[in-house]
Amino acid sequence: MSKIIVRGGRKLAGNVKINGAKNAVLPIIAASILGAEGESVIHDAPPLDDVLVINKVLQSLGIEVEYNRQVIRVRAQQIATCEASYDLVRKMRASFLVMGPLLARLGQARISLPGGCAIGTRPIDQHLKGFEAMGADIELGQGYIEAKIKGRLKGAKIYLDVASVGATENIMMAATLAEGTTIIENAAKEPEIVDLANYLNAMGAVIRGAGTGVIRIEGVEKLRGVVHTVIPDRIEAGTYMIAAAITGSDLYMEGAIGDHLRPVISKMQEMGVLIEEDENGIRVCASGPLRAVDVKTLPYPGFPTDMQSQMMALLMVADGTSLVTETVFENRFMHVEEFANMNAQIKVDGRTAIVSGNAKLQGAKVCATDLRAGAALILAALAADGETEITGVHHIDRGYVDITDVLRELGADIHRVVPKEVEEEVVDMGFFNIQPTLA
Ligand SMILES: CC(=O)N[C@H]1[C@@H](OP(=O)(O)OP(=O)(O)OC[C@H]2O[C@@H](n3ccc(=O)[nH]c3=O)[C@H](O)[C@@H]2O)O[C@H](CO)[C@@H](O)[C@@H]1O
Ligand SMILES: C=C(OP(=O)(O)O)C(=O)O
Repeated sequence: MSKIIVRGGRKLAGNVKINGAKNAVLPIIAASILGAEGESVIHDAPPLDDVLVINKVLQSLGIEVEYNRQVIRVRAQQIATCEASYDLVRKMRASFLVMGPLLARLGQARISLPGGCAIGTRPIDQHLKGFEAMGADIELGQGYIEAKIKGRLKGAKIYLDVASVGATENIMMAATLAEGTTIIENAAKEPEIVDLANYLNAMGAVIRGAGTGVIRIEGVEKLRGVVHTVIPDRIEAGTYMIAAAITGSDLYMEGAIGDHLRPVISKMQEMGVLIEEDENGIRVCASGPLRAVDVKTLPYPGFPTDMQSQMMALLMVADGTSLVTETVFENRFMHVEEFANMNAQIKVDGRTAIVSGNAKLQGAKVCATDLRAGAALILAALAADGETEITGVHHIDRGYVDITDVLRELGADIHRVVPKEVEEEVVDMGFFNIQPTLA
């Protein structure tokens, strides 16, 4: 079992080069299925476990995928099957995003129910409601969802009950090849939706309004592969911004886009952190005491749920009591128990965590229960006295490129321990984003 070991108390300094966004590249890779002609060349594809998994999903469909030096090439002229297997889809929720493109291209898709981080029940009813409105017949059985359409998908007006990121993406992709116009109301507005729409429009789709609550898609006959560069990862950038603040350090997040991080930046500024933005990135400089603030997660442009646990880590060391309210997922406080092992004082009351500040954090043995919870434990460990040992590292590998190496180069006392047998397995699977220290 791999572990990350952190000895807290070090200051950090330097530049962090922000990778392409995981949550943008995954739907874009799924969308590349729509390219019946030519080749898609996707630049700045971060070397993450999730990216490897979705590439394998496409390969299992008979699509040609090459991945080399953060560039993915997809040739989807031929698709051998419309079925995405349980073994791959269970590993990652975003693999369900192949449903819309397969349905549009082949008129049929059979996808296993998706897995992913256990941060809530995460239904897919809004995805299915969209496909049904466009004329698909949906059947559920034996852990699979099967969607079929006679002829072509039909444009429809679809109101989403929740502004779901995944449902907006899946429906938008399906609608690109539908007959007529599709309108998605109460659509999600995340920057990753805009990046996906830009990629699809470059392929020949006609999408207007991405980034607003109403997206209009005029269906076209055919899409072709194109070259696209993925937007920078706002959650990776936000996580390193908190690393700077929690250690009282000065870091520059190269490539980060301030407009994508507005709620995180403004909350950190309210806490007393100095933040400067320029056209190439964001500098975070923290030295004095931090003030407590209240945070409520919301769909974009609200405070991102994917930054909630990292922000909580910072609030644990601020002056005063903060309230953190999670409105997006119903089970995204699993890190609270792990923080408590590090001497944090947090009480959960329904969807709100009451965080008492000025915690004297102590190193402890803790477990990453999901991706962002794992990142938050690393952040807390950077500020803690003594040694923290973090297990459940595979969650962290889903979303952060070489996080231990990056932090060590910035000055942190952090390393990763990989047992010999795991290292061999990792190399076998081609998971190359791990620089192990052998136990
Ligand atoms: C790969 C990816 O991009 N993942 C992100 C995406 O996940 P994902 O696309 O899964 O998140 P959604 O926006 O769909 O989920 C938001 C809320 O809507 C609910 N819901 C969703 C779909 C549905 O059919 N029915 C339904 O009720 C969910 O249970 C959740 O409570 O957006 C989340 C919210 O910003 C982020 O935390 C994830 O990092
Ligand atoms: C929850 C996340 O990812 P996923 O939707 O892939 O589980 C995340 O990126 O924080």
